[in-house]
Amino acid sequence: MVTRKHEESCILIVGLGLIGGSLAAALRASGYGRRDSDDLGGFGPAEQIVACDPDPDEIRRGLEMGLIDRGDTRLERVVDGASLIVLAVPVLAMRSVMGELARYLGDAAGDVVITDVGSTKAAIRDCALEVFGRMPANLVLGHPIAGSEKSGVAAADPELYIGHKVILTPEPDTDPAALARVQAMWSACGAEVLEMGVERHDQVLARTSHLPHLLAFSLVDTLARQDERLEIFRYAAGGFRDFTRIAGSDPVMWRDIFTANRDAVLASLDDFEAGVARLRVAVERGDGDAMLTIFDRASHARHYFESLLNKTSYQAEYQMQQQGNLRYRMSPGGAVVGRIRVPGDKSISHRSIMLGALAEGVTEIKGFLEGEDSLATLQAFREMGVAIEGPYQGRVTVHGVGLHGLKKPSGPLYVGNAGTAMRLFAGLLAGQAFDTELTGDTSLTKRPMNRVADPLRLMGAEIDTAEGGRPPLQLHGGRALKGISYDMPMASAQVKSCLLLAGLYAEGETRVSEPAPTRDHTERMLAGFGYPVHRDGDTCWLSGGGRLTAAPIDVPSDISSATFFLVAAAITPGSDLVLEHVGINPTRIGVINILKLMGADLRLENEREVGGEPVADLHIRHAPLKGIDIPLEQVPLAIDEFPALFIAAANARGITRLRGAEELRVKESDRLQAMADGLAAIGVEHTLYPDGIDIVGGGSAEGSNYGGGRIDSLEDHRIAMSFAIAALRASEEIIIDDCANVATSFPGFVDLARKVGLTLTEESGEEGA
Ligand SMILES: O=C(O)C1=C[C@@H](OP(=O)(O)O)[C@@H](O)[C@H](O)C1
Ligand SMILES: C=C(OP(=O)(O)O)C(=O)O
Repeated sequence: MVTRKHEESCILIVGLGLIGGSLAAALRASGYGRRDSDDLGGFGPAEQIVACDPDPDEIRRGLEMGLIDRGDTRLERVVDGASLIVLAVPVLAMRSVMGELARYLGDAAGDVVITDVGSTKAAIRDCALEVFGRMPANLVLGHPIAGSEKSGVAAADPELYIGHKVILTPEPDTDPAALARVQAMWSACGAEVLEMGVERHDQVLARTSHLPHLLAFSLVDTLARQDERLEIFRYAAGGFRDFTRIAGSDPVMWRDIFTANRDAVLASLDDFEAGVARLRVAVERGDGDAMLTIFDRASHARHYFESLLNKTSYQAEYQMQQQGNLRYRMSPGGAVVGRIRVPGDKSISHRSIMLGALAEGVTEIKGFLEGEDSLATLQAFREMGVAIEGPYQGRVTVHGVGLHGLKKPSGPLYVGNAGTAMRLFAGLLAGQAFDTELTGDTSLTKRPMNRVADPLRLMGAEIDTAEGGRPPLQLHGGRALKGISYDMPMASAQVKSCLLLAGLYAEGETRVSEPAPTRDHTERMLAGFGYPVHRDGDTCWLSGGGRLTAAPIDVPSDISSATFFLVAAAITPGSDLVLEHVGINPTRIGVINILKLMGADLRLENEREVGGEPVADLHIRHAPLKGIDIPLEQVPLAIDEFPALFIAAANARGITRLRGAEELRVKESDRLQAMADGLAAIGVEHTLYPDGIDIVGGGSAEGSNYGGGRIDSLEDHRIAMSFAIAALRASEEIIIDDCANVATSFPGFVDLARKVGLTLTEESGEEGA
């Protein structure tokens, strides 16, 4: 049940149809005015829900259903004593109802709060202006985005608003107390309450609700006319049913909506007709490529939309829907033998789409990581009007629009779990002509963004963050950026890349100095796209105003993903594994250096360069590991690899000490804490420090080095995969909760793990230890 937070003494609902009736039902369900509600604080009859409807049958039904305490067909008989009046009448009836209200309320009008539920707002505001001569401060226009093709109070549903959005469109003169009371009423019904301007509301609704209804009505009508006996509907299956369900909606209500929101509907219909015309040409000409581009974009957009609706990350949505808490159950022991190729590098994949989109010409990408993080980046560019084909088995074609060719997205850009996407986008979007909003999932919403917002502001960008510099980020477009010289307080490739991307749009030079070397994929790829980037010691810089020219990109396998298998082989007796085509960019090979210092038998074979990035096959066999003090300069070069390296340390002889790694605390989880908790769960001795950890290795070359246990991955992909490989040397099962986010960076992890010899089952649901 939803908690009540409002204190209305009497809520009058004018218009007891589906929407008004469901509001009454939802209020009742929250305990409002229920006669049996002593246990809910004894509200009882002192609170009332009253209704007015021209149809006496609806009033009778409302009373019978226990939704209302009183009702009448005449407003004048029920208006007295109402503290909040909800106008739930058809849009075109609004003027006369408001007129009656103005007459009956008289001087009392000021104490009463009035709101409505109409699907269009400008027309209703016009009615109010006409009737009251101004927008009364106590009138708060609103629109619950919920409904059903059913109508009438009989269809009232107490859950209709739960989890749905209610948009309120307050005016500058709206009384904040009235606004708060309307908000409180909807919150009590379980709705998520948002605010928006009237015009924006009408445009958005024209596209997302009115146009689809118009199309559904029109399609069904067209088919029905062609087939007078409606014979055709006997053969209509799922597609028809899904597309046309809403054509069963209330005709009068929809006539009113199209009349009231005429201009916005016509504008959205124009866009739609242009889109259909394009598709028609493609079909006419048998242009398969054009059809694919359109369908592909639409299919991805639909998929992405689903993830927004479900508030899940881009791909995990399917897994979550089907599986709930995805859990890995790892059997102890196993082997690590074979030859595998892990998916493409995440950092390079993000950048390949970004620079491909901003380039002039067509960029062909091979080896693109089809993980949620990089797919979120890809989708964001589609939302900004960039045509992108694929991915098909790692192949993506980006039709670049040039540095100034992006279009304003129609809503916030959602980048899921991806810190890299949000921070790089912040730089790239700060210099655009349009405003944007960047949002992410729960994990990303906790991560610090002032590290990019502060220097971008120095460049002249205007950025708002949520409290404490957290997402969402609002980027105000149309600001002239100027180059700066920036000494980064932390070694972060994301901050560096963000500033270089902003620098493309800035006047003069943008220089970034780093306290320690960090991954340089942005610099390399910019150079590969013909954009001069300079470096001297710890400083790199570029000048704004140039252009990017499309170039092919071959994404190597991700060394961060390879790391789980490197460590798996390093700790498991008898292992012999080759990881093919792994990126060995010098700014990424901390893990190789550290494992070698620990005594790993690791060789680089077949070293070569592919599209500006060095790659090699990594050949690793088991060898006893020893604890080491991790050299400070290796820390930024292995920053994402530490969770897995901690598992290597847990199997080494002696103590491994890490310091200078406070950045681990601001990743997808606080990785120092998450790993320490997990190590504790399986019985590995360790001491946690603000910027690092000491891990006491088990040290035995054979058998187990620790026990089993249950691990909370905190939905952090790298924590989940690290404890998965830990099972190779555990004495008992390791169960890892919340593993769906492994798909952010390493789709196919489970199959590869099984292929080389780990034993794991995937489970779902809430229980199961
Ligand atoms: O630039 C990049 O692609 C990344 C930089 C690193 O983050 P920081 O810049 O925050 O160190 C790393 O942890 C992240 O996975 C990817
Ligand atoms: C930190 C990571 O990624 P991001 O910052 O892009 O979320 C990671 O993949 O380990």
